[in-house]
Amino acid sequence: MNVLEIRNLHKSYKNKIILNNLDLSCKTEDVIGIFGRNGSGKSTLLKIIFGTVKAESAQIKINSKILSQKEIISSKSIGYLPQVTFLPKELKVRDIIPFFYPNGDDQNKIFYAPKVSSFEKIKVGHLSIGQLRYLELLLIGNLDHSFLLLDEPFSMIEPLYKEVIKNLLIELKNTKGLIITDHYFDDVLEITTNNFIIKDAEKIEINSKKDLVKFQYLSSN
Ligand SMILES: Nc1ncnc2c1ncn2[C@@H]1O[C@H](COP(=O)(O)OP(=O)(O)OP(=O)(O)O)[C@@H](O)[C@H]1O
Repeated sequence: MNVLEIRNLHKSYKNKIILNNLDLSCKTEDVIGIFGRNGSGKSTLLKIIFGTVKAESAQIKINSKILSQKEIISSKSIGYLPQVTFLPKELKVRDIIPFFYPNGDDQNKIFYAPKVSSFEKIKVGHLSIGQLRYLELLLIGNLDHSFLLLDEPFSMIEPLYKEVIKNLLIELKNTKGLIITDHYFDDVLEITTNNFIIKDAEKIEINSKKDLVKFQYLSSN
């Protein structure tokens, strides 16, 4: 089992505190949901953990070893699905897979994953939003990371692919710890083991949809 521990993560932009001395832990088989209104700091939190945004302070440990932000990236322990798409539009799906997986057996895992045969001959630019997000998640999620950070895996996705993505995340959870942020709260709550909301730069544990109302993320109607 692998354990990721974040302590005293503090981040502000100009004079505004975005994340105030926040602590967070994630271990293999955890699926942690992070909620919060637009601009509350969810993406910033994931980028700091991944190592691409600098915090004023943050102690990040993997399996009890403290890692600097540079070391996090070079350790290849953490995978990250960014909010914006990153695959080249002009390439066909089947030509992209070998870039991520040079080894034939690893490639087969992607080629034989559910639904991939239905779009492997298509150019990335012609995929539906659901197909594209699923492909991105397959490519990033099957790499050898201990933890996976997912920024909006469900946003704008058609119901069919939401289910395919959920099944993939449930499978990935067997070997990784996952941290997910998305406004599609019903989908997130279906698969998470622990949930938090970021409100006024603080992290608050929540246990149900009712708590999302209590902390003014959802209206009571
Ligand atoms: N590079 C930056 N420079 C200045 N302010 C920034 C920068 N990046 C983010 N912010 C601000 O930090 C706050 C948190 O942004 P972040 O993108 O983390 O929010 P979020 O919770 O992911 O929002 P959303 O739900 O809209 O994706 C916002 O007020 C945003 O404007």
